[in-house]
Amino acid sequence: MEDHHKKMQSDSCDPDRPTHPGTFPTCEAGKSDHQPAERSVDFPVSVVLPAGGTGERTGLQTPKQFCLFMGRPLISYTIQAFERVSWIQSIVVVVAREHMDLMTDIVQQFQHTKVRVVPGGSTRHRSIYNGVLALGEEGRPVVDKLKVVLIHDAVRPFVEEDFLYKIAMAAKEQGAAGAIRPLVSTVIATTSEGYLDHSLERAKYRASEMPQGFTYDVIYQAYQKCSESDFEFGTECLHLVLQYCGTNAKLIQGPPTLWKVTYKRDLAAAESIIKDTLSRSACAITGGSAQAVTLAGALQKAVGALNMELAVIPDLTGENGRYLLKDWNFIQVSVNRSCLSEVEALLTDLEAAKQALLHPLVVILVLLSGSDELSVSGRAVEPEAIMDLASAAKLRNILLYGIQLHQSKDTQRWERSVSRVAEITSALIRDRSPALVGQLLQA
Ligand SMILES: Nc1ccn([C@@H]2O[C@H](COP(=O)(O)OP(=O)(O)OP(=O)(O)O)[C@@H](O)[C@H]2O)c(=O)n1
Ligand SMILES: O=P(O)(O)OC[C@@H](O)[C@@H](O)[C@@H](O)CO
Repeated sequence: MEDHHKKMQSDSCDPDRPTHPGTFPTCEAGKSDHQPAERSVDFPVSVVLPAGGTGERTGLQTPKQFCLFMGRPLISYTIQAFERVSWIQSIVVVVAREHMDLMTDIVQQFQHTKVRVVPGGSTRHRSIYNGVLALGEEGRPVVDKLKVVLIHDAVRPFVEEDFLYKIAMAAKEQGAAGAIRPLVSTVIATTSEGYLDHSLERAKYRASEMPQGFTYDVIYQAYQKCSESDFEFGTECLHLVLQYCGTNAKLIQGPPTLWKVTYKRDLAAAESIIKDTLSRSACAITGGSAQAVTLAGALQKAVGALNMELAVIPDLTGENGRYLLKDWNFIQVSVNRSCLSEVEALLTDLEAAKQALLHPLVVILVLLSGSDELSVSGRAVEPEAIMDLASAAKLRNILLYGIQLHQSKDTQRWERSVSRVAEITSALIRDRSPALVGQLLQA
């Protein structure tokens, strides 16, 4: 794990390298496999994402919200998780003054919508309050009784629409709502000498997580009335609205994915989840040829055993065009053809769909050549041609790999080849190794 961290730290959180976003891809962290039913919310919902901290507990120079995962800052995943929710109108991201330019660049580079960037404060409560005030400046009356404000730590990227909806609806009903999770460790009180004073009955307590939701007037009034000590030392918005507005928050148990990136180990956990989200499914394009369909069917079964879903389609026309907007990994199955025109057409489609702007796409050309012949259709497959195409694709954030296998009448040999193609495909999609881009691997 440590090595991984060192690598990630040098790659993504290098203390000496500002994390100004380059032409990095993005992806929807916490993207759920199932698409929740479209929800209708008949009141305005806005979001405040406090991101003004320094992330000291990670031990890194770069604040954790700006650490890169698959080429994209953590905060961009969180923003994406909110902006894809249709009933959320606006998102205020609160960052330290010195990070305002960086944050603005991130919003532009990753084409975020609904987002406004405002300066934070010296503590989390001061940052959140700045965000709440910014919402009040959105041309609506400052105390907008109908508006619900969701407050969510920017370093909790894995939040799903279903749960946001529950919190928003409860906040509208009760004035305040918050996410809770069971405690993992027992809470104890210590004496001033560092000994056990007493322990709390764990079953009676819960961990307060995010998101939290409030009607605008409740959270606004609570911050208007709270003390300097609250601003300086407080960590709980639910406490403020109870103490200063008499509003008792509705508590809703959330999924385990609500955890907050706090320590260095959390960065590795977040990266692993993001990589897993990107690698769960692929789409095999057969061109309709019987041999390609047979191979794709065998591949579908083999990768299924490796926990990957494989859709098999003849092409990307008509209804199948939706795969261009839904998937991140593509397998082009070509039979006995050395030309790369099918791959070039796929790359053009992917570029037009602009998916590669959002995150790195993987395209694997699976070349099925005739039995026992080294070349296809009389000509050797030119590895250089694949490498050239892959170099051009890389500039568009598409990672192109090649796998060649030979038709065999020997069933066992054929099954071994298909199994190897499945393993190589799964590894290429999971690892996205830059070193193998453009290579024609033999299965
Ligand atoms: N002055 C601050 C401090 C924290 N936060 C934000 O509040 C969230 C939760 O806080 P925490 O996990 O404590 O972040 P840091 O304060 O950055 O972490 P540390 O305490 O390790 O420095 C984070 O998104 C953080 O950026 C903020 O907006 N303004
Ligand atoms: O205390 P930290 O600044 O690390 O994190 C903030 C958390 O306290 C907060 O997100 C939840 O407990 C809900 O209030």
